[in-house]
Amino acid sequence: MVASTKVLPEGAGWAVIGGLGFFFAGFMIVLSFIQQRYTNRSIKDTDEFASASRSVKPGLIAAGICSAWTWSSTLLQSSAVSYKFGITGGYWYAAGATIQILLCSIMACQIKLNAPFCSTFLEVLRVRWGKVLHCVLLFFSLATNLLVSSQLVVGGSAVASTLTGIPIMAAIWLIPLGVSVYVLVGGMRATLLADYTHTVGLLVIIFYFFFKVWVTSPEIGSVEEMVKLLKTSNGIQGNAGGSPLTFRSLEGFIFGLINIIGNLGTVFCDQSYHQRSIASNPATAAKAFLLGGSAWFAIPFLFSMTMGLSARGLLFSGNPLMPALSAADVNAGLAAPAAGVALAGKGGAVAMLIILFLAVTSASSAQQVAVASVLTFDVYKPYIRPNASQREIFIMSHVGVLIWAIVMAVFGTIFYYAGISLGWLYLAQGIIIAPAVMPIFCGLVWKRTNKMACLAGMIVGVVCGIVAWMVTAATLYGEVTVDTTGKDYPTLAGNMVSLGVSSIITVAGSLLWPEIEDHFVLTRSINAPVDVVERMTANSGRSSPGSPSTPSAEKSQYDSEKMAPPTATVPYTLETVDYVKAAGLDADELRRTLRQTSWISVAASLILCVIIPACLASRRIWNATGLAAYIWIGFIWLVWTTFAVGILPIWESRRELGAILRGVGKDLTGKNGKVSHDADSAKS
Ligand SMILES: NC(N)=O
Repeated sequence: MVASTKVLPEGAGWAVIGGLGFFFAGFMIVLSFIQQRYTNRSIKDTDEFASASRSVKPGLIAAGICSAWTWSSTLLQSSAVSYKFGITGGYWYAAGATIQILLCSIMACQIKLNAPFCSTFLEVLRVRWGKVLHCVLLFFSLATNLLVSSQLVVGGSAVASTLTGIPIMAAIWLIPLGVSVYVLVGGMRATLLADYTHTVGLLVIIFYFFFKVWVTSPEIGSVEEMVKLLKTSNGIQGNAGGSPLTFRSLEGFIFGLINIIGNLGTVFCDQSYHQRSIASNPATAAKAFLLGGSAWFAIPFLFSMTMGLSARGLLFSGNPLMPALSAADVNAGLAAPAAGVALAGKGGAVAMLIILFLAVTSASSAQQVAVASVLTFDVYKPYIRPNASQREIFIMSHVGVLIWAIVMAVFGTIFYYAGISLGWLYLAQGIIIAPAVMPIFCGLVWKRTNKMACLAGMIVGVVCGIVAWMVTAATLYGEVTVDTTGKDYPTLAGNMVSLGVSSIITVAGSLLWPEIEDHFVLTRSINAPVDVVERMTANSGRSSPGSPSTPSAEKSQYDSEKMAPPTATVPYTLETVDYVKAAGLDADELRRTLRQTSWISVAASLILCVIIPACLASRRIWNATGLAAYIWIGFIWLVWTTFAVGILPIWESRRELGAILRGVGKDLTGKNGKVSHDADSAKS
């Protein structure tokens, strides 16, 4: 990008990337001290470090989902597609990446029902299907984390370096290592609290840019002026009339399809989101995902409409304040920062730098905690030290954070030198990871899923997807290069084939050769506390329908099923459903929630991805009134986001906050405000 975008001194880059990193590390230390002293959750406990003791309320989980799901791409790539395709780009980005979070609520219910004590989703599938499938799924899961983490580092460092001139290598290494410091200090709960503060900061900056662009800026300042500027930029290939003010956009629609497929992979295969369902209070896990998904939509939607359209309008109308943008700059995600600088000078650059830093660090922390859990519970414990002590597990979960921080920096460096941009990674990710989507979803929610169909689906899917990607690039453009493989049709072909082939094999194979045993009976005991396992084992011979320890509805369902003989160490009996009760859950209630959640998430997905786009395309080219309605609905949605992930978490934690304040008050007045962890655990 032209030098005119480097409006901040290099010191500002070091201050934000180094300084804010240390600030958040200090903030974590304070939070962890408060948690240890004034609450009954000890940060020295592994379950607390990895899963926040499975007790977090829906507002805070929703804030955590929003911040884990807000990557550098969420701000940069969404603005780039609004810049390229007009009003349709940001909508497809937002809608095409919201539905996965809504659908995740189904898996959240099922995980609580079928493996209430698990630490990772992969653990459930290992117990269900054994080592071979587990290792293949582990590959897809870590590949997802690698692709997402690399995007965070590549996008964040490109913007920091462009705006401040900080050496890009310094940004690539400092971002993940700085985050690892605060994750190591705080663990999952403190990470969720930092996520909350990051999300609030992010929302404040989106509101700032919204009012700047649509209300106060002398360069734009109103919807009418934006429409006037955008009319100078007609000529988009595949759009009705070449206009950016239309929903009839072929390339926008192609991007929408690629976006839906890629993001199915990045949610379903990434432990970060399953980790939030595991960390959540069992009764409200599904609600947290519905809340988080609905809240997240407005973030890329409104930000990209504001920054992407501004960049296009200002550039094509020849505004002298707007830095020039090459196609490579747009692919690197630099349309939004350029618009920020044009509209608000140094203030805009600082706001862009901070919003990017908040997005990148909170999503990176989610990646590091998630991978640390996978390395601990899916590599170290099953394959390296099966008899590891609690202390060894605790140490490994911390070492895992550091390992992933280094991997992030190494791959950030590799992608930088290979010339691979944020846009390329975003479009290509689904080709590699989408084959695992259907096997993971079915494996977690459908007891008839056939293991061999999943294995075949994943392997055949990824091979066919890569072949389709390469062959399309070679056929259409005559060569296979980074440039041709990043174009629309090759990435579309690869994504569709990867997901389609694997889904067909998984579903058809499972319908033709359905699993007979209900393996969820085995997964319910994963990581169950020793006393619960002993009680269940002692009860294993007792299977009378009137047993007081088993809910009647559970019994009738299990009575009606033909059960195979035991196949694993946990007895295959009616009483295994008691694990669900032992985790403090009511299985009947959870099934009711599951039914409601499934309906809501499927209906919302259809509305977002079919009905609304069809309605929006009914008018060929929009006028200022249509754009005004679109933008202000987005604004109202962002107000809802602020309520759901900004105000609700404070409201639902008011008692805990009160208790903390009372403890601090006691300490300040010379009494002892410390909570005894022993006493509390004994009580519970
Ligand atoms: N999380 C995404 N896809 O922005």
